[in-house]
Amino acid sequence: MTKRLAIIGGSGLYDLPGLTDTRWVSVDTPWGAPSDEIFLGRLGDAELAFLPRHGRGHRIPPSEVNYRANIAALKQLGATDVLSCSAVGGLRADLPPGTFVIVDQFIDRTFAREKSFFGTGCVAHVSMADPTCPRLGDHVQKRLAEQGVPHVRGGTYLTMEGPQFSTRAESHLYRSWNCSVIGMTNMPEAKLAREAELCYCSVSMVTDFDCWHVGHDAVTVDAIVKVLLANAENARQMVRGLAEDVAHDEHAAACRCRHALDNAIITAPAARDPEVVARLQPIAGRVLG
Ligand SMILES: CSC[C@H]1O[C@H](OP(=O)(O)O)[C@H](O)[C@@H]1O
Ligand SMILES: Nc1ncnc2[nH]cnc12
Repeated sequence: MTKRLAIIGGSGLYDLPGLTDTRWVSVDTPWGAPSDEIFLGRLGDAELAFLPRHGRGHRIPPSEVNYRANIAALKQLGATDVLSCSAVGGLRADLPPGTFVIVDQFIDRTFAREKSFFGTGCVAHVSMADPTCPRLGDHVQKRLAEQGVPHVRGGTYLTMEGPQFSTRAESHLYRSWNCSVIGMTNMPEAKLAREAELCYCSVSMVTDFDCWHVGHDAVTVDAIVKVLLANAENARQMVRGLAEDVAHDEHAAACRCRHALDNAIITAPAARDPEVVARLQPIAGRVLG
């Protein structure tokens, strides 16, 4: 199977220069339009797809990103692996701005977003016990180490609804829950990637200390953007190596992420709504037939 690495670029990461055979393609999905056109290209023999999560120019706030359309569009374009890049606030003293966290857990505090491709007419429950792909995480970790980017393997990403940053009481609460970083976008993105049987890895790039930290008592976009630019350059460089790794990874086909739907659909075949089943083809065609 051809392997295609998809990159979801967060705040500050709106393009991916240095590819060949490039084009922006418009993709429609049964869940509507993704955040923007998708940038396709190659690096050596590796195929890449890049989608700016908030659209070029950062037009779309976190609550209005069409996460279902974004994941469906990447899947429809043949993506097998998704690297999600995000700006986050650090909730621990040992995660200062500039640190990259390869997160492996999430707490979902969002409440105003569509969170599943499935629903009435075809119900599914996938496991989210291990929401990220350890194989993809290994590749990312290796590349960050080679680049000398300060990074941490493992951590919990608290997803808040936003768009306002957290209150100080909330920030302390999330610290008491042992969360590592805070952001507004990785949920439901990670849940939907799992439903779509995509390998998903989130690289969370710390831009600030959120408001719990003495001496950094107010988060501002201005301060975040300054750190974002350096983080984004490190991310771009990491992606270039990662694309090669993904293209040549012989263990990918055996990854558990790619079988997330094996025992997930509970609606009896005779009770399934044919229209819903037809709409689900790009996501669940492998198991729905
Ligand atoms: C620019 S600061 C707040 C903004 O940045 C993060 O977005 P992303 O995860 O797409 O990098 C955060 O979640 C907020 O949406
Ligand atoms: N402190 C913070 N809270 C939520 N999202 C963020 N993105 C970057 N910094 C953040």
